[in-house]
Amino acid sequence: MNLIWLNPFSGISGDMLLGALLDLGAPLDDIRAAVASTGLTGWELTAERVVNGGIAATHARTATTDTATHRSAAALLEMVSRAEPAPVAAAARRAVTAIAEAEGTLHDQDPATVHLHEIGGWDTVIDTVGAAAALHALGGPRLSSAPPALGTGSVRTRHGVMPSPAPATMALLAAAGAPAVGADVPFETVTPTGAALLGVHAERFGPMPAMTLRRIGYGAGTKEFPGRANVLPAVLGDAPSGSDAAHLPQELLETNVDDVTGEVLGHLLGVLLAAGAADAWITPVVMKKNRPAHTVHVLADPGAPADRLAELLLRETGSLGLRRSPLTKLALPRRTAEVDVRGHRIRVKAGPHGAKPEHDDVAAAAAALGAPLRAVADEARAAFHGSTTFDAPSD
Ligand SMILES: O=C([S-])c1cc(C(=O)S)c[n+]([C@@H]2O[C@H](COP(=O)(O)O)[C@@H](O)[C@H]2O)c1
Ligand code: NI
Repeated sequence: MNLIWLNPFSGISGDMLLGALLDLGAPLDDIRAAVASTGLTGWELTAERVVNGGIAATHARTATTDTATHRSAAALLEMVSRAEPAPVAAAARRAVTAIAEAEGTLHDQDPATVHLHEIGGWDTVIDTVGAAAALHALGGPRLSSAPPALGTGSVRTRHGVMPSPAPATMALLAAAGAPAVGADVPFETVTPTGAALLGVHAERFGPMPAMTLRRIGYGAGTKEFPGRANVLPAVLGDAPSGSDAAHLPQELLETNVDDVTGEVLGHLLGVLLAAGAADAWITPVVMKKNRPAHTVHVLADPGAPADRLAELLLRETGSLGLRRSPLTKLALPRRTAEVDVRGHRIRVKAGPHGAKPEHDDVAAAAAALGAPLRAVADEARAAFHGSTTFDAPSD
């Protein structure tokens, strides 16, 4: 089972995601062991069967003896970095880093030293490490999600009364390029931790990919909303039979332009990718009236994301029209891990046909070590495969 799809129609928080993954079969002991490996003390994580809005679900209850009213992001990072196994620590670190960067922006402070209040509680360690450990225990399935539903109203925080969606939640969703929808619910439905976990673990946002549904789970929220189940549905399943590949619905947007400069086209690619395009590229063509021109191609998740990118494409090129074609993207299963190469962390993405170290990480490590790029890449691959020796780079 290599796919998970979430449907945060009533939002998502750390404990809702934990509850949903427990409900899908992630062993509670594995989650507890990962949290314990951080060295955190004075905490408890239990899984309770509840019925919320008529739906039987698992409520992940976290309790700590934490009395701090605020904590530095650095302290949280240090704690989650100790988690075992390494990929769990890496994912938790990415979630805490995203929270710190959002808070740093919001409070105009250095993310490294920004103080977190409610989010700075040790339960954030349990949420971020626990969610990563649960996904690891489920075999590292590729996770996608429907756009999370954002309630309204306000929340009381140590900053005072904040709007819902909370500023941190909106900052995190924006940073992740995650589409969201509004929910007519006068409550906070998506918490900053929930938004951070979506940003780290969701490879894409959109409708459920083609998959055979094997397990259905529900993670319960703490609150009961009148007339709405406050649960997070999660589906664990297999990519269509015959291959491990997932067949993901996508849209291809294209337009031909013969009056747009290279500067604008170069700028346009960056704008499209920053706006969440799955990919974007430009091909030279000769079009009507034998004019040299360019075709701009954009791969988008269907629906609202594609609409938004279409609008951007027309706005930036001035083109009066574009073509939209439904596609099916065949995506092989992949997983990302982090390895250590002489004290430098390098992400490695692996698929069925090999593993590839992240070039930017390799380049940074090579520069710091004064070592050949290929040698560092080979060391990263060797570390990923657990071997202690690796081929010397061919001249
Ligand atoms: O702790 C901090 S700094 C904090 C900031 C913000 C901002 O939007 S800024 C909001 N909150 C609220 O605290 C609770 C807990 O969030 P979790 O992600 O830890 O579940 C939630 O209501 C946030 O909106 C805290
Ligand atoms: Ni704060």
